[in-house]
Amino acid sequence: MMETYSLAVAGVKRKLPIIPISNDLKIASFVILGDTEIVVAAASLLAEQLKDIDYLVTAEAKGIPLVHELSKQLNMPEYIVARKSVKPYMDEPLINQVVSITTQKEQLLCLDGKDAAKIKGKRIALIDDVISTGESIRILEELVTKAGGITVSKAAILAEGDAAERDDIVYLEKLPVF
Ligand SMILES: O=P(O)(O)OC[C@H]1O[C@H](OP(=O)(O)OP(=O)(O)O)[C@H](O)[C@@H]1O
Ligand SMILES: Nc1ncnc2[nH]cnc12
Repeated sequence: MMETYSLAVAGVKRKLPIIPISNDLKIASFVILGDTEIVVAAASLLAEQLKDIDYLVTAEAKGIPLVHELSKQLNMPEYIVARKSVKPYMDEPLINQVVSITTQKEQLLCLDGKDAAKIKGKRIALIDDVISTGESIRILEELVTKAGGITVSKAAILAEGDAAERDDIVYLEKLPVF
């Protein structure tokens, strides 16, 4: 039978499958895509901790439902998504490389120049579903800084492994690695 980890977050319980990501490391797979209940519940707790923010910024893909729900709950009319590839409809994108804990190959994070212009001089909250090695949020912050935005908060539903020791992030629950 598949090994699972019992997660309780924002009053919601899930059994996360434990999956190997390398020879000596397993993670409890936390996929919020399609999970409206957990996204809405987590967003309402995180929203309380996000004050005086001009723009919410996330990275494709699993951060998107969370940032969408947060923007609704915070009455913010828009949010910004850094994509994992350059799209033909982007103007002068800012591009960085990123290696997250689940990355099997090199990934990019790309911020459309139109979005970069919006966040210049603005107070930014970086949002993700999980912070693990911290690389995704670090690269996202670099993009925001290149665009002239000021990162004032970094928030996630879960802090995985060593990320739970960080004091520069807001999160709701810890997630162990195995
Ligand atoms: O702190 P890190 O080690 O960088 O890990 C956290 C990142 O990893 C996951 O994304 P993933 O790379 O799996 O991409 P996805 O959202 O496109 O599935 C997650 O959504 C975070 O963005
Ligand atoms: N536990 C996890 N599940 C899914 N994606 C992740 N990215 C980083 N940690 C993760």
